Amino acid sequence: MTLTIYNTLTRRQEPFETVEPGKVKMYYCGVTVYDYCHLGHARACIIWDVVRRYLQFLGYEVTYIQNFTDIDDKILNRARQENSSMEAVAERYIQAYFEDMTRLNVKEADAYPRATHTMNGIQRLIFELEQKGYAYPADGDVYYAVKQFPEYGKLSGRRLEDLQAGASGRVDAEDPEGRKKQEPFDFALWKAAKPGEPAWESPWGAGRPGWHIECSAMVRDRLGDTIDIHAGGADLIFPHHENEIAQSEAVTGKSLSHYWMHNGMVKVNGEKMSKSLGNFITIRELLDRPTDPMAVRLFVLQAHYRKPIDFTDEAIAAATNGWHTLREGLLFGHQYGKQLGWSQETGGQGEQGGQGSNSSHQPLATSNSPDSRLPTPDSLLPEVVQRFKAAVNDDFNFPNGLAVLQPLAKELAREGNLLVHQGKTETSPEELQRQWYTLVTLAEVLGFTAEIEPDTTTNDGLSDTEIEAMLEQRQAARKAKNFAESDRIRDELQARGIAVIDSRDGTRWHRN
Ligand SMILES: Nc1ncnc2c1ncn2[C@@H]1O[C@H](COP(=O)(O)OP(=O)(O)OP(=O)(O)O)[C@@H](O)[C@H]1O
Ligand SMILES: [Zn+2]
Repeated sequence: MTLTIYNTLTRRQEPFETVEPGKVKMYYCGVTVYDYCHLGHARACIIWDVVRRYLQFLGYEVTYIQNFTDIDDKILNRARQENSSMEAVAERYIQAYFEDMTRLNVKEADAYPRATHTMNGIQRLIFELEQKGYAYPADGDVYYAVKQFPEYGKLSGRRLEDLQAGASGRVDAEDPEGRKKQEPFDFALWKAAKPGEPAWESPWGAGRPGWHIECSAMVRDRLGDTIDIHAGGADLIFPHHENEIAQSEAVTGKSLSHYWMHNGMVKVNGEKMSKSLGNFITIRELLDRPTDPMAVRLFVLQAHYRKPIDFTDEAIAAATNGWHTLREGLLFGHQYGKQLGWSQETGGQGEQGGQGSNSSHQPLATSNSPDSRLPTPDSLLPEVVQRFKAAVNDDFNFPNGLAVLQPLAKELAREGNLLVHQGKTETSPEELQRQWYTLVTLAEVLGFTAEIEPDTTTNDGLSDTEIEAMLEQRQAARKAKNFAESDRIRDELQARGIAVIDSRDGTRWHRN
């Protein structure tokens, strides 16, 4: 049962083999910091967070680097609008990024290099490219000569002839860069300073780097010539990642990354959620509605990471319901552990326990590792762990991994309900303890954490099981044509923050 990964480069799912045994070097192309992050960025960050967590769970020592692009026209425009500086804008949105990601329980990367802090590495790469004949200066700019790199197009599957045909129509006299380029598909490594814009001294004159070279330099500085996993959104395959390969591999003569992984887009009515289209919702807007951050995580992880997903209010409501079930399971031990007589003596692995979880990195947010006040059993349920791994090892199939955890959570919630109403459970306390501990440990691999305090977004005070029971009573009343009673139940649910929706497919509900 080994991990296999779909590799964009080879267009195949391949067994995962690392350059160095037991170690993974991973780089994720992070955000351009000119505004608050939106749900699309959240999806990317959550997916790569969980990929990293899962690799750690398997026992790998993972070095995870995520960059901030802090030089960019969009940041400059924002600075101009606000009469501020590029540094101030970038700093503000980097801060906001950390706030948002903490709320979503995204673990901190091992380092967050920034373009502005990597100027030496960037210039060194451009210099080497020029020396080797892959780059040419033109009027204070420096361009990459795409034709010099015969493998150009290997990641995206695009052919130079097609690019030429596509690009030639767009290069005209109005495009100043176009006139400096030898070929229309050549791209800028360095751009000459424009009046009033931030600039750095360089052998080609004052200027600033192009976007693609930043990442090549940051990967090399932080992780070396060849890494294991290079990740990013599918929108970056071309030209960004194609260009990174062309730059890095031309200089080193080695493969830049063995595996290229890409997440699918969050879409709205079939179009990519993006700032430029204006069809976005920021993470903070969504969370302040309020939406439980863990429901956002569930919304993301319920879909396969490579597939596009549509953002709709309904989808978030469904994920919120799913999260409430999972949450009930995760809280089981905290709610009933004492009553079930889980003794302190059974403790085995301590607070941070968790089979295979050898991470030395602390999450940004508080972890939901089993509460240190509660005892932990000696082991997880091997059969459940086995099924979870078998699911996720198949190209990080998180939806299938979740499908292993959800029934376990449901079952614990049911047992909790029995305990409350009948004073006893069907399953033995020892077995329940192992089930709960297994659930909590595996849920944490997916980054789910349940607060022990009642969740502020659920002020109705009703558990899922109670809501379902009321809906059953309502159904019975309707069957008996006692509509006064069925309406009364619906109104009561409504008053307690639960929306009830009747449709031809049955009755659904969600918390408002
Ligand atoms: N709608 C989306 N769905 C999933 N991932 C996305 C989405 N938008 C951006 N990403 C990913 O988030 C990361 C940071 O992207 P970046 O800051 O370059 O945003 P962008 O694509 O320019 O978005 P925008 O145009 O909205 O600013 C990249 O890996 C990118 O692929
Ligand atoms: Zn990049």
